[in-house]
Amino acid sequence: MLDFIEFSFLDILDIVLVAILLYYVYKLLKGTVAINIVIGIAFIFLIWTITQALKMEMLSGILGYLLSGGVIALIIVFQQEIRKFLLMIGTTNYTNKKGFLNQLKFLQSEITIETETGKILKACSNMAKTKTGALIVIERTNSLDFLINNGDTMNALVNEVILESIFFKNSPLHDGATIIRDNYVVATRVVLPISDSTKIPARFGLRHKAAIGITEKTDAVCLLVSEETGEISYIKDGEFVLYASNDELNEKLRKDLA
Ligand SMILES: Nc1ncnc2c1ncn2[C@@H]1O[C@H](COP(=O)(O)OP(=O)(O)OP(=O)(O)O)[C@@H](O)[C@H]1O
Repeated sequence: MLDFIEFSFLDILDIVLVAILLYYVYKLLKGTVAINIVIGIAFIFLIWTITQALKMEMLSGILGYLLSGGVIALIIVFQQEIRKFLLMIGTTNYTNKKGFLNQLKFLQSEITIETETGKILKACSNMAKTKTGALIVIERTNSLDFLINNGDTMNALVNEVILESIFFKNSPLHDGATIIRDNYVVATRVVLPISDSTKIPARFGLRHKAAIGITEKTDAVCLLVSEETGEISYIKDGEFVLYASNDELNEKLRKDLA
């Protein structure tokens, strides 16, 4: 009778994989209208289960048809989210930084280059003083190659002068986002995907929505200098990270890139 209590290793693996899948689905849908659709479907599923248990033939039949035909409807409704999901999985660079192989440091002959966060933040605070708008995306484990190709590629070691020159108002490179990989500026004038989250306050424009968009879809982090207020924002996982001082921001950034 208590057969179901017997747990095998595969059951645990199954649960862990479902949890990971649910986490990614949640991460993808968090803050978007699509989450309401998921809640709606979960609600119908719950009612269907109850009607089945109570043997309410007609209602459970109708809901059953609705749910079975719903897979195709789901693909249509979630077309964009499914694309993002596959993109997120497909662009994960499993051997990069935090990857398994990199945990085994002694197997590596290559020295990992550390991003000089201090220089990036110094450039940001200089730009903040002059209210120069800037959007800097720092790659982590998800490859940003799919974005780099839509901008101008570059290969310049990170330093204050390079970043400030890129975002200088009259510079031909100042528009769009700049991407940093390891300690190099690898692309400028990149157009980022805009977030469709309904939670972003109306006072934020396209620069902020682009920063939220790319950090929702990948694990990259963004530093943004507002042209309007001169405020520096640090954005991660589609959300603003709060910090009390530049030193604290530097600490957080270093930790996230470690
Ligand atoms: N999709 C995008 N990808 C990258 N950069 C973008 C994108 N959309 C807008 N930008 C950048 O943001 C600038 C416009 O920012 P906008 O004023 O709309 O944003 P904002 O969030 O209000 O920021 P700010 O506080 O700096 O004004 C553009 O000049 C462009 O450089």
